[in-house]
Amino acid sequence: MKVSVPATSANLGPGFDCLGLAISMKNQVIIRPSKFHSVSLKGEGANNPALKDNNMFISIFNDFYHNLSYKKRHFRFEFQNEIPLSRGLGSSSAVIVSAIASAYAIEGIKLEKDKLLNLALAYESHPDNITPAVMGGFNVACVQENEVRYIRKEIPKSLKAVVVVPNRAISTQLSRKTLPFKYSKEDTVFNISHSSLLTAAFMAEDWEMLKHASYDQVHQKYRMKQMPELFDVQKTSLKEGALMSTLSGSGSTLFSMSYADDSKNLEKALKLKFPHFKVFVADFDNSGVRVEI
Ligand SMILES: Nc1ncnc2c1ncn2[C@@H]1O[C@H](COP(=O)(O)OP(=O)(O)OP(=O)(O)O)[C@@H](O)[C@H]1O
Ligand SMILES: N[C@@H](CCO)C(=O)O
Repeated sequence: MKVSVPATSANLGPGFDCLGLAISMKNQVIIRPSKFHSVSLKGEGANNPALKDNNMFISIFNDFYHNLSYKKRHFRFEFQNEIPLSRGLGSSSAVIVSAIASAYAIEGIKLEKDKLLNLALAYESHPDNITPAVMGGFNVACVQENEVRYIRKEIPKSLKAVVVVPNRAISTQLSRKTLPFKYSKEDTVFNISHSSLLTAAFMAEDWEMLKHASYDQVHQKYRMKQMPELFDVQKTSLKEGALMSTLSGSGSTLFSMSYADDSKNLEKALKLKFPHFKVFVADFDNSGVRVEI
């Protein structure tokens, strides 16, 4: 049985904790019944022994598997990870979503995507990464009485993600602690209006509007201060043809969206100016989690 989940970029500037989209880089796990428990890990995190001994995937998988099954079976877990850890590309959401989907799939129990999304909410309280991880595409989401309410939109092939991944990890939990406890009315109105305009721009496919709509006053400036070079990455991206350029999730990745025709030039300019960062072009993912029995 094989499960794969795409990377995600959350917030998209002003949409703190509510906007996100899926990018075509995936974490994949193959699970087979086995005489003994065993884990193999390739790709991102492969050099991190903690991921083998104390793997968040295995612990969430076990929570669900033991509830769903009376059998005591052992499994071999083969992970192939493309999503870098703690870089703002939704690595934790991918783990949560794939672990829950796998526990149901291995027991042959059908799990609707809406139910999977709401189960994942128990492990990540904000829905901006888990919604695109499950559904694919661009998503606007909020939580009401422990349920995610969302609207999704496919992202056309004529657009690409241009991603700059610094070599420094930023933990979401710690990064959230750098944010203010309270915001002024001006900052609140700024973000509500920009986030609304950004959502409308995605829905109307008015890509030229993204540049105006993607500004934020509530989280990026506080977080990017930890790595001031990110301000330069953002400025350079916008100057070199990005339609929008925002801190991805809680960082440290800078996510840009561009027309497919402009993406190679933007990638080249960013590679030239920031040779110490990983820069690449990726497609968007419109499928979300995939389960193959
Ligand atoms: N492939 C993986 N296998 C096991 N655990 C993982 C894996 N990827 C991430 N994790 C767990 O998730 C943590 C990273 O989560 P965190 O929310 O800080 O970052 P992120 O999800 O990459 O970023 P963001 O939420 O901003 O997009 C890691 O420290 C690790 O505990
Ligand atoms: N909305 C979340 C995304 C990271 O998980 C944050 O910015 O902290």
